[in-house]
Amino acid sequence: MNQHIFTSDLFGPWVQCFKMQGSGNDFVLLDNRELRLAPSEMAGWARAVCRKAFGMGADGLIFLDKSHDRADVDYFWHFFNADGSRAEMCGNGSRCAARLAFELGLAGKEHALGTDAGPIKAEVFPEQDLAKVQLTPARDLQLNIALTLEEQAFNVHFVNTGVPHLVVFVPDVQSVNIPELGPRFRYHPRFAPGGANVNFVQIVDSGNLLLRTYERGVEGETFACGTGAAASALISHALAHTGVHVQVKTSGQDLLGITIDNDSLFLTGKAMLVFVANLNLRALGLVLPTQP
Ligand SMILES: N[C@@H](CCC[C@H](N)C(=O)O)C(=O)O
Repeated sequence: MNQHIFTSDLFGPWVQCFKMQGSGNDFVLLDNRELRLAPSEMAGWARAVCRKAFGMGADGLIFLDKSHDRADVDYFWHFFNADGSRAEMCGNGSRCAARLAFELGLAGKEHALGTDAGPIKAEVFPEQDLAKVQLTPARDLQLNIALTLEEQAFNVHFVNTGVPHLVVFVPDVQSVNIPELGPRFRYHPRFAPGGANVNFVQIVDSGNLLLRTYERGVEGETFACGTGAAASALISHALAHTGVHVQVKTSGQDLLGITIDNDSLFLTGKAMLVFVANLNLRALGLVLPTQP
């Protein structure tokens, strides 16, 4: 039996996990090099572990895995939203993964993480509790899309910064009714079948944005969304509202730094290990995989 997976007569088996947060976007991380779950088993684990009250509660579950001999990355991940949907990428999650990979000795301070969206270059600054990632090149940029929601006209923008994002500029982000508006944009037929994350953005000045994000797969507002912050800064820059360096204040009141350097997009912010814990699989209705 592995040192991080052990059985207790009373409750077990238990699996060690790491609870992290990147600017308030919270994740549970598991080391799948030891656990060896098959990808087909992971969605169920995400739903059980991320469930509030019954599980640990989190926006997503991340499995760190071997690089499987890929020369371009140091390790690979499997990222799942709280509802069990697999996402190609997560900006804040990748910063947390990079920090943990460094702390576990899986990779150096500068390394590359393999995601479904492509390799992500990461740099960890442990003394400042910061991690920086270079996102995949932005694609599918569409500015000024006219959308009608129940006879109300909106001008929205779209870009994929690893995952799909809608950006809606508003005069006062605090007054947006996100529980009502978020799902209506997220499920708009124009973005079917996958839908999109929805970012409501208030421009403060040429270097600062306020952002609230309704996230796909969490199906609610999160305290921060990294790829959403990058999408907002990129579109704001394309519309000449802001420059190439932008500070984005998210609902959790943390700052995410975005730098646009030609086709490269960088995301910097806090990545903190909150606690290390042991998950009781019996309580979660989960079982250990049958090891090959
Ligand atoms: N919070 C993440 C994005 C996670 C994936 C997203 N919910 C989706 O399914 O598209 C971030 O920090 O980028």
